[in-house]
Amino acid sequence: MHKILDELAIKRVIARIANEIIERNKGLDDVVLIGIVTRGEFLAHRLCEKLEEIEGIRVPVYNLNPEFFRDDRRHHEFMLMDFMGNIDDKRVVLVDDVLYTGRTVRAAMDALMVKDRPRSVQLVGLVDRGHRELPIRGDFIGKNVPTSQSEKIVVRLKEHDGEDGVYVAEKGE
Ligand SMILES: O=P(O)(O)OC[C@H]1O[C@H](OP(=O)(O)OP(=O)(O)O)[C@H](O)[C@@H]1O
Ligand SMILES: O=c1cc[nH]c(=O)[nH]1
Repeated sequence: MHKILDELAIKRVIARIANEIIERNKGLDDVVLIGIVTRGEFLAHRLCEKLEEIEGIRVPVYNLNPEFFRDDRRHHEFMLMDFMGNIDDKRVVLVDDVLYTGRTVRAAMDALMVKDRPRSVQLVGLVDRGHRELPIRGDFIGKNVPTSQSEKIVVRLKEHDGEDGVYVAEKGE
């Protein structure tokens, strides 16, 4: 397993992406962050803190578990949409740690559309490892990491794993 992003690198990525979100949306009007569980949730909260530090505005952050909407995991008969607010006409920024086949993001978008009608949906990925099976691309990417199918990306975040680090490992590791 080798490290490709350390704590400082992750911090810089969050700062850069926060700035990119502000630039793309010309501020933070109607911006809502939605973190895909598990680690996307923590990244969304970190982005929220950074956005507030830069703009002095605290945007809403919600969590989404799109398991139920995954076409390949229909046996998971549950859905956890921890939505406190309405996202009708909002600029939704979806946040995930790893972008891979795109199936999780597709499921997340389905979940959003079932609930409300956002004005736009933008996508943040801490790592894009390629191998997309659907026409989905990230708008804000921390690091593009070409991988082979025999590898996996391991993301560790302090809030969940006790340390900050992103690693490339062999699937069996
Ligand atoms: O593009 P995809 O092929 O859908 O893969 C990417 C997703 O896979 C991982 O989640 P996982 O299902 O392992 O859940 P976890 O984040 O709770 O560990 C990762 O956190 C992304 O959400
Ligand atoms: O390599 C991968 C693929 C999906 N999700 C991960 O966390 N790592």
